[in-house]
Amino acid sequence: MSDGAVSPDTSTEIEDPHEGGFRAHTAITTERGGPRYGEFSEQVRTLMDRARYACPTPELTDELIDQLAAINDKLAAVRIDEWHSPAGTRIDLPARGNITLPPFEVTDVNDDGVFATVTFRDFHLGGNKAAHGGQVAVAFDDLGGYASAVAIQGVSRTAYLTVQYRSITPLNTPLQCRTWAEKVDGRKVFIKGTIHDGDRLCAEMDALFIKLNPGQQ
Ligand SMILES: CCCCCCCCCCCCCCCC(=O)SCCNC(=O)CCNC(=O)[C@H](O)C(C)(C)COP(=O)(O)OP(=O)(O)OC[C@H]1O[C@@H](n2cnc3c(N)ncnc32)[C@H](O)[C@@H]1OP(=O)(O)O
Repeated sequence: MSDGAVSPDTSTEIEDPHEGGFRAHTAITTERGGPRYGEFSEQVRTLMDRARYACPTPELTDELIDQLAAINDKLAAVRIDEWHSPAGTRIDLPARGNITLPPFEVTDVNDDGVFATVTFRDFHLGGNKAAHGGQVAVAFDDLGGYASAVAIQGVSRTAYLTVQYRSITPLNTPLQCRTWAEKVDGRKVFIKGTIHDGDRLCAEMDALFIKLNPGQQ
């Protein structure tokens, strides 16, 4: 590790071993990355938003490459395994601190499913101000996986996921997402989902998640 680099937190590695699937049990934290990790995630998202719409001069591109390379070197020095990175385990942050997901906030989990507010950003642009269809599927996959986890109190993987795009999914607009388990049949968890902009249905999901066997990858 380079001088001055912060030691990554691997303190939970012993008590939270990874045994196939995603993890043996849900590793959650509100501390990894420090109290300002959410601001860091937001800066990364803003970087992607700005980059998506920027047309830098060649000189500015040169300058940005140097600055970004310096930042990437700093991040490389504190690389850690997926099970212990803040991204994906910080349950206090939008999308559990995972900057690769469209940011969402889970507002309720009850017998009717998982309710979340999801906001597609500039960097999720598909075209003409609409969210990219693949990004809509990403949101459904993660929040569908969440509903599956709640239904079976365990880990599952997506076997199939289909999306019906009913109307334009707007960017930079808090949207209401609901995912729920329609049926559990052995290891098969049939998940449905909707994304609404107010009263308007943007997209619907129909998915099958399979509960992983112990140790299954
Ligand atoms: C606790 C609360 C806190 C929650 C707070 C944290 C929340 C945290 C949320 C994280 C949410 C992340 C969500 C990301 C989820 C991914 O993105 S996973 C990544 C994408 N998916 C994959 O990579 C999966 C790749 N495929 C595979 O690994 C395997 O095909 C599978 C899906 C595991 C199934 O294989 P398998 O275990 O060998 O199962 P197999 O015996 O073939 O099939 C079992 C049954 O399912 C059926 N089946 C399998 N595949 C299909 C299919 N494609 N179509 C129809 N039927 C099928 C079979 O016919 C069989 O049916 P039955 O004969 O039992 O009736």
